[in-house]
Amino acid sequence: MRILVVTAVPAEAEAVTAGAPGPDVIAAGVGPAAAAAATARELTAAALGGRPYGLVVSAGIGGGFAPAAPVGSLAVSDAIVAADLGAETPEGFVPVTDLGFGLVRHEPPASLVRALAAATGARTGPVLTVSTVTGSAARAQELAARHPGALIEAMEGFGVAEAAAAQGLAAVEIRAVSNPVGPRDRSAWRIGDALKALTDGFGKAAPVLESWNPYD
Ligand SMILES: O=C(O)c1cccc(C(=O)CC[C@H]2O[C@@H](n3cnc4c(=O)[nH]cnc43)[C@H](O)[C@@H]2O)c1
Repeated sequence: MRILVVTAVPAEAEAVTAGAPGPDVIAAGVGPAAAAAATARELTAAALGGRPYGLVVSAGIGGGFAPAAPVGSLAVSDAIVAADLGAETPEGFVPVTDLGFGLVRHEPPASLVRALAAATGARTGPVLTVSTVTGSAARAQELAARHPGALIEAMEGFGVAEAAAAQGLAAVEIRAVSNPVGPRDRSAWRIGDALKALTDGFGKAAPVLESWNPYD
Protein backbone atom coordinates (compact mmCIF):
# COMPACT_ATOMS: atom_id res chain seq x y z
CA MET A 1 0.00 0.00 0.00
CA ARG A 2 1.30 3.46 -0.91
CA ILE A 3 1.59 6.02 1.88
CA LEU A 4 1.66 9.78 1.41
CA VAL A 5 3.24 11.84 4.19
CA VAL A 6 2.43 15.56 4.11
CA THR A 7 4.61 18.04 5.99
CA ALA A 8 4.59 21.84 5.89
CA VAL A 9 8.25 22.63 5.20
CA PRO A 10 11.25 20.83 3.61
CA ALA A 11 13.08 20.44 6.96
CA GLU A 12 10.16 18.37 8.27
CA ALA A 13 10.03 16.32 5.05
CA GLU A 14 13.76 15.59 5.36
CA ALA A 15 13.35 14.56 9.00
CA VAL A 16 10.57 12.12 8.06
CA THR A 17 12.54 10.64 5.15
CA ALA A 18 15.62 10.22 7.33
CA GLY A 19 13.61 7.92 9.59
CA ALA A 20 11.36 6.31 7.01
CA PRO A 21 12.71 6.23 3.45
CA GLY A 22 9.72 4.22 2.12
CA PRO A 23 6.72 6.57 1.99
CA ASP A 24 6.38 9.46 -0.45
CA VAL A 25 6.86 12.72 1.45
CA ILE A 26 5.87 16.22 0.32
CA ALA A 27 6.29 19.68 1.82
CA ALA A 28 2.93 21.31 1.17
CA GLY A 29 3.37 24.72 2.78
CA VAL A 30 2.13 26.18 6.05
CA GLY A 31 -1.54 26.20 7.00
CA PRO A 32 -4.61 24.08 6.38
CA ALA A 33 -5.43 25.48 2.93
CA ALA A 34 -1.96 24.83 1.49
CA ALA A 35 -1.97 21.38 3.09
CA ALA A 36 -5.38 20.48 1.65
CA ALA A 37 -4.56 21.76 -1.83
CA ALA A 38 -1.26 19.90 -2.09
CA THR A 39 -2.66 16.70 -0.59
CA ALA A 40 -5.61 16.73 -3.00
CA ARG A 41 -3.24 17.32 -5.92
CA GLU A 42 -0.98 14.38 -4.98
CA LEU A 43 -3.82 11.98 -4.24
CA THR A 44 -5.63 12.82 -7.47
CA ALA A 45 -2.50 12.52 -9.60
CA ALA A 46 -1.68 9.14 -8.05
CA ALA A 47 -5.21 7.83 -8.55
CA LEU A 48 -5.35 9.01 -12.16
CA GLY A 49 -1.96 7.39 -12.74
CA GLY A 50 -3.29 4.05 -11.54
CA ARG A 51 -1.10 3.98 -8.41
CA PRO A 52 -3.45 5.29 -5.71
CA TYR A 53 -2.41 5.95 -2.14
CA GLY A 54 -3.99 3.93 0.67
CA LEU A 55 -3.12 6.07 3.70
CA VAL A 56 -2.24 9.71 4.34
CA VAL A 57 -0.11 10.99 7.22
CA SER A 58 0.12 14.63 8.33
CA ALA A 59 3.50 15.09 10.00
CA GLY A 60 5.74 17.77 11.42
CA ILE A 61 6.50 19.81 14.47
CA GLY A 62 3.88 21.42 16.68
CA GLY A 63 3.11 23.16 19.91
CA GLY A 64 2.47 20.92 22.93
CA PHE A 65 -0.19 21.50 25.58
CA ALA A 66 1.39 21.29 29.05
CA PRO A 67 1.83 19.06 30.90
CA ALA A 68 0.62 16.29 28.57
CA ALA A 69 2.93 17.00 25.63
CA PRO A 70 6.37 18.25 26.68
CA VAL A 71 8.90 19.66 24.24
CA GLY A 72 10.70 16.84 22.41
CA SER A 73 7.85 14.35 22.86
CA LEU A 74 5.91 12.67 20.07
CA ALA A 75 2.14 12.54 19.61
CA VAL A 76 -0.21 10.52 17.43
CA SER A 77 -3.69 11.91 16.78
CA ASP A 78 -6.77 10.01 17.89
CA ALA A 79 -8.71 12.97 16.47
CA ILE A 80 -7.75 15.69 14.01
CA VAL A 81 -9.75 18.76 14.97
CA ALA A 82 -10.36 22.10 13.21
CA ALA A 83 -10.17 24.09 16.43
CA ASP A 84 -10.95 27.56 15.11
CA LEU A 85 -13.39 26.76 12.28
CA GLY A 86 -16.56 28.43 13.46
CA ALA A 87 -18.12 31.65 14.64
CA GLU A 88 -17.61 33.91 17.62
CA THR A 89 -20.89 34.67 19.39
CA PRO A 90 -21.76 36.58 22.57
CA GLU A 91 -21.95 33.16 24.25
CA GLY A 92 -18.52 32.12 22.96
CA PHE A 93 -17.08 30.13 20.07
CA VAL A 94 -19.47 27.98 18.03
CA PRO A 95 -18.04 25.32 15.68
CA VAL A 96 -19.32 25.26 12.08
CA THR A 97 -21.01 21.94 12.72
CA ASP A 98 -23.30 23.66 15.26
CA LEU A 99 -24.18 26.13 12.51
CA GLY A 100 -25.15 23.30 10.20
CA PHE A 101 -22.03 23.19 8.02
CA GLY A 102 -19.27 20.74 7.25
CA LEU A 103 -17.02 18.92 9.66
CA VAL A 104 -14.59 19.89 12.39
CA ARG A 105 -13.20 16.48 13.30
CA HIS A 106 -11.70 13.42 11.63
CA GLU A 107 -10.89 10.27 13.58
CA PRO A 108 -8.06 8.04 12.38
CA PRO A 109 -8.64 4.26 12.61
CA ALA A 110 -8.28 3.32 16.28
CA SER A 111 -6.26 0.17 15.50
CA LEU A 112 -3.71 2.25 13.57
CA VAL A 113 -3.43 4.82 16.36
CA ARG A 114 -2.90 2.06 18.94
CA ALA A 115 -0.26 0.32 16.84
CA LEU A 116 1.62 3.57 16.15
CA ALA A 117 1.61 4.50 19.83
CA ALA A 118 2.85 1.06 20.83
CA ALA A 119 5.67 1.14 18.28
CA THR A 120 6.84 4.70 18.95
CA GLY A 121 5.96 5.33 22.59
CA ALA A 122 4.00 8.38 21.46
CA ARG A 123 1.19 9.86 23.45
CA THR A 124 -2.23 9.74 21.79
CA GLY A 125 -4.92 12.40 21.88
CA PRO A 126 -6.61 15.12 19.87
CA VAL A 127 -4.34 17.18 17.62
CA LEU A 128 -5.76 20.63 16.92
CA THR A 129 -5.43 22.49 13.64
CA VAL A 130 -5.44 26.29 13.93
CA SER A 131 -4.85 29.11 11.48
CA THR A 132 -3.29 31.37 14.12
CA VAL A 133 -0.47 30.17 16.37
CA THR A 134 -1.48 30.58 20.01
CA GLY A 135 0.47 33.34 21.74
CA SER A 136 -1.12 33.75 25.15
CA ALA A 137 -1.94 31.70 28.23
CA ALA A 138 -5.60 32.72 27.93
CA ARG A 139 -5.89 31.33 24.39
CA ALA A 140 -4.09 28.13 25.39
CA GLN A 141 -6.50 27.65 28.30
CA GLU A 142 -9.50 28.38 26.08
CA LEU A 143 -8.43 25.75 23.53
CA ALA A 144 -7.62 23.18 26.22
CA ALA A 145 -11.01 23.73 27.86
CA ARG A 146 -12.85 23.42 24.56
CA HIS A 147 -10.89 20.29 23.56
CA PRO A 148 -10.33 18.10 26.63
CA GLY A 149 -7.24 15.97 26.29
CA ALA A 150 -5.78 18.03 23.44
CA LEU A 151 -2.08 17.27 23.06
CA ILE A 152 -0.88 19.36 20.16
CA GLU A 153 -1.61 22.50 18.22
CA ALA A 154 -0.39 22.71 14.63
CA MET A 155 -1.62 24.20 11.36
CA GLU A 156 -2.05 21.52 8.69
CA GLY A 157 -3.63 18.28 9.93
CA PHE A 158 -7.27 19.10 9.29
CA GLY A 159 -6.52 20.20 5.72
CA VAL A 160 -4.70 16.94 5.05
CA ALA A 161 -7.50 14.90 6.62
CA GLU A 162 -10.20 16.71 4.63
CA ALA A 163 -8.39 16.00 1.35
CA ALA A 164 -7.88 12.36 2.33
CA ALA A 165 -11.52 11.92 3.36
CA ALA A 166 -12.69 13.40 0.05
CA GLN A 167 -11.02 10.40 -1.61
CA GLY A 168 -12.22 7.86 0.93
CA LEU A 169 -8.83 7.57 2.62
CA ALA A 170 -7.88 7.49 6.30
CA ALA A 171 -5.50 10.08 7.71
CA VAL A 172 -3.46 10.18 10.89
CA GLU A 173 -1.28 12.95 12.31
CA ILE A 174 2.16 12.45 13.86
CA ARG A 175 3.75 15.48 15.53
CA ALA A 176 6.89 16.14 17.51
CA VAL A 177 6.70 18.98 20.01
CA SER A 178 8.94 21.98 19.27
CA ASN A 179 7.45 24.51 21.71
CA PRO A 180 4.85 24.81 24.44
CA VAL A 181 1.41 26.18 23.49
CA GLY A 182 1.09 29.46 25.35
CA PRO A 183 2.68 32.88 25.70
CA ARG A 184 4.93 33.66 22.74
CA ASP A 185 8.55 32.88 23.59
CA ARG A 186 10.81 32.19 20.64
CA SER A 187 13.69 31.31 22.98
CA ALA A 188 11.65 28.26 24.10
CA TRP A 189 11.56 26.71 20.62
CA ARG A 190 13.52 23.49 20.25
CA ILE A 191 13.11 22.83 16.55
CA GLY A 192 16.24 20.66 16.26
CA ASP A 193 15.09 18.41 19.11
CA ALA A 194 11.63 18.13 17.58
CA LEU A 195 12.97 17.24 14.12
CA LYS A 196 15.16 14.55 15.71
CA ALA A 197 12.14 13.17 17.59
CA LEU A 198 10.26 13.14 14.28
CA THR A 199 13.05 11.15 12.59
CA ASP A 200 13.24 8.67 15.49
CA GLY A 201 9.46 8.38 15.59
CA PHE A 202 9.13 7.70 11.88
CA GLY A 203 11.90 5.10 12.10
CA LYS A 204 9.70 3.19 14.54
CA ALA A 205 6.39 4.05 12.87
CA ALA A 206 7.40 3.00 9.34
CA PRO A 207 6.82 -0.76 9.76
CA VAL A 208 3.38 -0.08 11.27
CA LEU A 209 2.39 2.31 8.49
CA GLU A 210 3.69 0.00 5.78
CA SER A 211 1.90 -3.08 7.13
CA TRP A 212 -1.38 -1.36 7.95
CA ASN A 213 -4.36 -2.87 6.13
CA PRO A 214 -7.40 -0.60 5.83
CA TYR A 215 -9.63 -3.68 5.50
CA ASP A 216 -8.53 -5.31 8.80
O1 LIG B 1 5.99 33.32 15.90
C1 LIG B 1 5.64 32.54 16.77
O2 LIG B 1 5.46 32.87 17.95
C2 LIG B 1 5.44 31.12 16.39
C3 LIG B 1 5.34 30.14 17.39
C4 LIG B 1 5.21 28.80 17.02
C5 LIG B 1 5.17 28.46 15.66
C6 LIG B 1 5.24 29.46 14.71
C7 LIG B 1 5.19 29.16 13.30
O3 LIG B 1 4.96 30.01 12.47
C8 LIG B 1 5.40 27.74 12.88
C9 LIG B 1 4.27 27.23 12.06
C10 LIG B 1 4.57 25.84 11.57
O4 LIG B 1 5.04 24.98 12.59
C11 LIG B 1 3.98 24.22 13.14
N1 LIG B 1 3.90 24.67 14.55
C12 LIG B 1 4.92 24.57 15.42
N2 LIG B 1 4.57 25.01 16.61
C13 LIG B 1 3.29 25.43 16.52
C14 LIG B 1 2.39 26.00 17.47
O5 LIG B 1 2.69 26.19 18.66
N3 LIG B 1 1.15 26.32 17.03
C15 LIG B 1 0.78 26.09 15.74
N4 LIG B 1 1.62 25.56 14.81
C16 LIG B 1 2.86 25.22 15.20
C17 LIG B 1 2.76 24.50 12.27
O6 LIG B 1 2.12 23.30 11.92
C18 LIG B 1 3.32 25.21 11.04
O7 LIG B 1 3.68 24.30 10.04
C19 LIG B 1 5.38 30.78 15.06
